[in-house]
Amino acid sequence: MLKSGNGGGAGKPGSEEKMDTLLSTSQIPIIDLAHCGTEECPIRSVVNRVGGQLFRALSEKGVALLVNHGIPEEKIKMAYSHLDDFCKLPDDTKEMYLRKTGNHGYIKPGQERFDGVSKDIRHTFNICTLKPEAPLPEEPLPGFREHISDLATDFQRLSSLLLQALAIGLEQPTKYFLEKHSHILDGESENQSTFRLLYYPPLIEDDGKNELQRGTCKYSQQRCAKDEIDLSIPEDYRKKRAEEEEERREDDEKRTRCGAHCDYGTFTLLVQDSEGGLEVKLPGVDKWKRVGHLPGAILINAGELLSTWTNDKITALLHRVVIPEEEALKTRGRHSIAFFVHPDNCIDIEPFELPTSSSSNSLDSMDKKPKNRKKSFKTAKTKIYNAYQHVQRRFKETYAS
Ligand SMILES: O=C(O)CCC(=O)C(=O)O
Ligand SMILES: [Fe+2]
Repeated sequence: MLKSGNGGGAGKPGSEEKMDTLLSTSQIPIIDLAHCGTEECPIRSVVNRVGGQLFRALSEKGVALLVNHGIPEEKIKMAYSHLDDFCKLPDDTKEMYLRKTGNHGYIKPGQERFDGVSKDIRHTFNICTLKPEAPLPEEPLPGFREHISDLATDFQRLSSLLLQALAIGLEQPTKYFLEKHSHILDGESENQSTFRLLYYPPLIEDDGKNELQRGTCKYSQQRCAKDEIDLSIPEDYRKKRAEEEEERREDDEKRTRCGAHCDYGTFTLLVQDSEGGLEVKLPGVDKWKRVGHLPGAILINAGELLSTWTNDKITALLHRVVIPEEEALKTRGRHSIAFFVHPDNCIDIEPFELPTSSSSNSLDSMDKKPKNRKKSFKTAKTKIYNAYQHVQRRFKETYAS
């Protein structure tokens, strides 16, 4: 595996080991899926319970951690290791799999700007279809297609359960969302859902001579200027070096592992290794908070389309991945996998009427809803987009070059 803490649970401590996180302060809901996540016919009583918990979690926090979901940790680690193998391929081989007109394919570090400003420093492999003709690096990496497709199918099944649970939580017919997401991973002409493998390379490489050098991301500058400035050298030379150093520092500030953004679709499922760095802004809170790492858990966060559908009762979660502050942690890479669940392209995203009583969920917050909801729908959103139009608008903003 490429350099990282451990890709899972044990091993070197991550950057959050000694920090207060949402997890360590019990501020993130944890939902137990009773090992039903990948069942084709999950137990009805589990789906009902999860529905209430999920609605509550997403409306109050925009995020939850799913445990006992049924996707084995070994499969996830194996996917990290397939991505590592891909990243180690020569550049010209990797470039054969570059993302072209759609969203499927490889994206090199520095090509995305989620916050519209900073370049995201990561290798991304987007998989938008599991059809056999989808370009995947099977030839240089035998087993890649089979393993990644199997894992993506597990995530797809888990999403089906969650879509049913969410419909129940929102007092809609059980199949309400499922029917609107019937072409997940059938290709971008039908649906924009994407299974994304991510590797954030080390930011600094320890060259073994006690000198820290910038690593795999090909940044040019190397050393701390303070260590190098020799006072016997001419003033104008020192000035030039100081300016260069300042420039480098500014450049550093423009970099991020992943800039602040909300995901565009219905919801996202995210697994991450123990390196840390994921931060969120909870609804109504203006401060970034670290999430923390719960080994084996899958994070679910609400996306923009779910927010529109529910007239902002469920808020899309603002999140980002920050660069660790400790130098030693910068010498390690970070792995994650995100599954972006989107409705089928042709689905119009119009707010629907939410339950007005606390009948099925007994949620305190639901009692506080405004009575005249229909009226607020009319005023809140004027233009109705379908799922495809919404996502295309957002992609244009993200893939700035
Ligand atoms: O890598 C992560 O933990 C988050 C990635 C993410 O938010 C995204 O790709 O949309
Ligand atoms: Fe995201």
